[in-house]
Amino acid sequence: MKAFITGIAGFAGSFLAEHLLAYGMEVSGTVRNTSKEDHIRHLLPYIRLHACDLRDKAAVNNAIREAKPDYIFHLAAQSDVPSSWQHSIETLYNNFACQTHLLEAVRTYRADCKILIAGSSEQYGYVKPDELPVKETNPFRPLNPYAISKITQEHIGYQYYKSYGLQIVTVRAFHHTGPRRGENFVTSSFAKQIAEIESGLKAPVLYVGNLEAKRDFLDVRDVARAYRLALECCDSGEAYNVASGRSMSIREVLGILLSLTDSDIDIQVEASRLRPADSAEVSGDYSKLHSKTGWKPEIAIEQTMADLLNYWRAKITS
Ligand SMILES: Nc1nc2c(ncn2[C@@H]2O[C@H](COP(=O)(O)OP(=O)(O)O[C@H]3O[C@H](CO)[C@@H](O)[C@H](O)[C@@H]3O)[C@@H](O)[C@H]2O)c(=O)[nH]1
Repeated sequence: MKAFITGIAGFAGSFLAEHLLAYGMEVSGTVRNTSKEDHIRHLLPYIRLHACDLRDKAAVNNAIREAKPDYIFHLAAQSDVPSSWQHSIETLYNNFACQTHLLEAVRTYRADCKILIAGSSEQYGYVKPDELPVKETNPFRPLNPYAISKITQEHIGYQYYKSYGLQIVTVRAFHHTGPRRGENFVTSSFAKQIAEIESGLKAPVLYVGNLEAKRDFLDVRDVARAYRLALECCDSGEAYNVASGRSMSIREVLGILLSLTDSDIDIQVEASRLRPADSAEVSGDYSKLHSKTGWKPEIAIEQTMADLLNYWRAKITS
């Protein structure tokens, strides 16, 4: 089987590439900038890269023609919520154009391949307490431009499924983290600050935003497995939550990270880390995915946080 990952050098893309290789697939994918391949440097002998900005229609056509994939995992996107407020039009344009170019290329050159679209729990946005854990049937009440772009991506997928019969599955992934996570996201921001404090690079003050928000945390390696199973076993035209079913506050996750260090650290709220709107609590019901694939999360949050902190410790001292 030939798998093709858009955004293969990204956080989730790199773990998905490892997972698919271990599963015996031939793996290729797109990178925008070939000099920024840190996350997949160790995989370079085993994968094929296509230098391709998905906003460039001709480049996407070439990549799909060359790769001839059986499976496509569409992960590349502008995925940062705070930037989506600052750059709302770019976020919508980027996530819309990249996916449309990809689906047009598939329709023209590879109509029988299966495509997974990476959606997000942010699509649910504001969730009422009696709706938790949310099912796929819950209404979308988006709270930021990124969420709107992900809803749009899901709708484009549905439209191509109905209009042209493309085999498209959408996953709505809940908050996932682990080693290689970008430092703009909450757990990585905290873990990096702790590693910097431990090594004396930073005063012992850890800056935070809204600690009361509750999120459904997953390990990226569990998510990679879910993506592969979803594409192999799930129904086209349908969307599936990838979630743990439980929520935990950001304060609790910070507590886990702090329990892993001997440093004495002060916590300070930094106004720039607060958002115009933030879902108070989100957790997802993953029974629809489980019934099709048998998937359930396996890696405990304590393990994920230990691996993430060790990742930053190694990166800072290297
Ligand atoms: N980034 C950040 N977030 C903080 C901080 N302190 C508290 N938070 C809170 O931590 C939560 C998670 O923020 P992020 O890690 O930035 O991620 P996100 O906005 O939930 O989005 C991520 O998860 C989505 C799926 O749930 C993804 O779709 C999205 O692309 C991204 O990976 C939010 O409620 C945010 O307000 C901080 O210092 N930094």
